[in-house]
Amino acid sequence: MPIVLIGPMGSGKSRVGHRLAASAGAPFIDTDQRIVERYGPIEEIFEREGEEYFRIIEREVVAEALHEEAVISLGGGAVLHPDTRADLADLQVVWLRVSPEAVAPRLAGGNRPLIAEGGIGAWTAILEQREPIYAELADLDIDTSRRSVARIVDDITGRFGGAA
Ligand SMILES: Nc1ncnc2c1ncn2[C@@H]1O[C@H](COP(=O)(O)OP(=O)(O)OP(=O)(O)O)[C@@H](O)[C@H]1O
Ligand SMILES: O=C(O)C1=C[C@@H](O)[C@@H](O)[C@H](O)C1
Ligand SMILES: [Mg+2]
Repeated sequence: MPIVLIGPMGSGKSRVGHRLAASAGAPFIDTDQRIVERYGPIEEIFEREGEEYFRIIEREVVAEALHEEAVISLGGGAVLHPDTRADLADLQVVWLRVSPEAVAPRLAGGNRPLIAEGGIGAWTAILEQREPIYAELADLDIDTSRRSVARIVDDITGRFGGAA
């Protein structure tokens, strides 16, 4: 069964997912990366077509990915789609948490359209809206603020046995 990583921007979904997949000998899918491969840079999609269109193509990519036996890192807002929430109910879902203080330096230099202007204030406001959704979906939650990627990978394999 797939292991799916959810959580806010900068929580480590891409980096942890990559390492977890390597250690489990499983394929790794980053849905943001798939969107970029198929449709171009995310900030350009937001700019050209808007967030609503982005959520439609994101759902298509996520629905396809969730059928694969893999470690899957979702975009931070993928859980906003009700069909994705329904799909996740049957899968192994890990919520990577992070404090605003710990995430601030991790966000430096990124191209994240939803926080391009509002910075850490916007990040915090978005998290407040989404936290109940992450909490409802998660089978395991890990605070990554002061935890190494290797330990986080161990936490996840300890809970799910490592195989995707
Ligand atoms: N546990 C950790 N400790 C310290 N730094 C970390 C940790 N996990 C990730 N990072 C760093 O934080 C930054 C963001 O990580 P990453 O891209 O994996 O986050 P993400 O959740 O995929 O974000 P996004 O939703 O924007 O794709 C990267 O520079 C990464 O190296
Ligand atoms: O939190 C979000 O809504 C987003 C997070 C990123 O992973 C990307 O999917 C995109 O920048 C939107
Ligand atoms: Mg990512």
